[in-house]
Amino acid sequence: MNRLLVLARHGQSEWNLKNLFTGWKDPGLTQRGVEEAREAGRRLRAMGVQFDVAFTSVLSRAQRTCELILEEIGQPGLRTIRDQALNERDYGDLSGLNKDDARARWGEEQVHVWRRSYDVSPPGGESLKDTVARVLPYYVREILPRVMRGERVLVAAHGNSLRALVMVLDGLTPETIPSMELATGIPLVYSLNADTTVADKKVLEG
Ligand SMILES: O=C(O)[C@H](O)COP(=O)(O)O
Repeated sequence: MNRLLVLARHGQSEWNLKNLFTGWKDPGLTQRGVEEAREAGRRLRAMGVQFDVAFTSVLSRAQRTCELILEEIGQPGLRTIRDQALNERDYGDLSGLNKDDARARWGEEQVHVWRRSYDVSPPGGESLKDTVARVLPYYVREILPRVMRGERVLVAAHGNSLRALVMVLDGLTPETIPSMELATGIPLVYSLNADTTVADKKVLEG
């Protein structure tokens, strides 16, 4: 595939399992999360995918997912660039709270708006719009030039930092982004055109 860009959300984390808002907190992967990351790697291996460089956040669940994918495709230790710009959306004051407890306290609708709307920030945290505002410049400056030069790029990151990227790549709008969910451990395989638009997208589901 030409101009290959693969996006992978980390596998299940300890706090995903406990149903806690996580954001910039740093829990590790669960055993299931490790297996999801390995499965993502196996799916990429089955397509014959190899990378020239990997990007991840400064959070361990994404870094470990990145390592596990690289191990599964036979490229352990591939050059990996870690940057805070790819971190999960900062959930601010919600970080560490149980999502069901938050629904009981603030109502289903309000919690859904904080989690999935484009421009409403959770208290003390980042909206998706804020997340786009840090992820997109990093993508344009550091990731996209490599893809355009023909380097095959893996980005192992988070539900909302990747939703920010997918919003831009897929041309989603503030109206259509709320229904877009990214599953843990299912890689999105993009091939880009010379003008940086998407030529092809595959969702590597089971
Ligand atoms: O930070 C978190 O809690 C999760 O990684 C993503 O949460 P969300 O499903 O509420 O966006």
